Amino acid sequence: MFLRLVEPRDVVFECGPRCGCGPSCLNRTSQRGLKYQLEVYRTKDKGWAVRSRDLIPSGAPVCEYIGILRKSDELDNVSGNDYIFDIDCWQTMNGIGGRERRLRDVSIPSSNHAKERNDHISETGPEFCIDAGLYGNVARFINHSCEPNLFVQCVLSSHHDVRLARVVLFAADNILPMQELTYDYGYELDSVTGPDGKIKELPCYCGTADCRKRLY
Ligand SMILES: C[S@@+](CC[C@H](N)C(=O)[O-])C[C@H]1O[C@@H](n2cnc3c(N)ncnc32)[C@H](O)[C@@H]1O
Repeated sequence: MFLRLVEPRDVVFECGPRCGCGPSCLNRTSQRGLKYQLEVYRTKDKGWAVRSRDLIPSGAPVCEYIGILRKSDELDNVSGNDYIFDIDCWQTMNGIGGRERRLRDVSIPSSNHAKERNDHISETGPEFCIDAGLYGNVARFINHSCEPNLFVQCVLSSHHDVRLARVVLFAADNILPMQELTYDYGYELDSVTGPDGKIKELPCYCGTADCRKRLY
């Protein structure tokens, strides 16, 4: 038994180690590990991809994006790592950088210090990222689609620092067995530059009717 998330929120608060409840508490939806048999397979033009052997019901948590937590500026000049997930919860919550603003039903307690810090994040971009280049789980093989069947949800369970939120992928729809799992990587076009400062482009092969034709 687990709760489902019918639509993306800016942040989801779950119970954590400091709550009095135990591991069976219903408000630990995304902490229960993998529920569905996920399979990594090879595609014609996108490299590896992920699908589920089971039906995944809409709103179910599918997997967490796991890797090494790093400061984003450590990786600024590193190229060729396709497995970096910027923890951009603050940007998403505030509709910054082309992101769609999400439903907000809670406010995150914040001190003046936190406000100053978060204003700074708005200007500089995500401060932390999850690097699944060397260590990760199945989430690192999930591809982008312009019409995805998963959505990215920031989850806080053991602290209230959105810079370090956990990143969990939820089903946006009922997903039939063997359908490729995808989420929107959320790049703003022309936002990615190479070490030479030139704008980098990556064609999108998601194949959906409304494909934007480029990931970035
Ligand atoms: C996080 S990895 C996803 C797994 C990857 N396909 C692999 O083989 O390891 C992200 C990389 O996959 C490729 N990719 C993901 N979605 C794509 C898409 N819609 N069109 C083209 N390439 C895609 C791009 O090379 C991207 O940098």
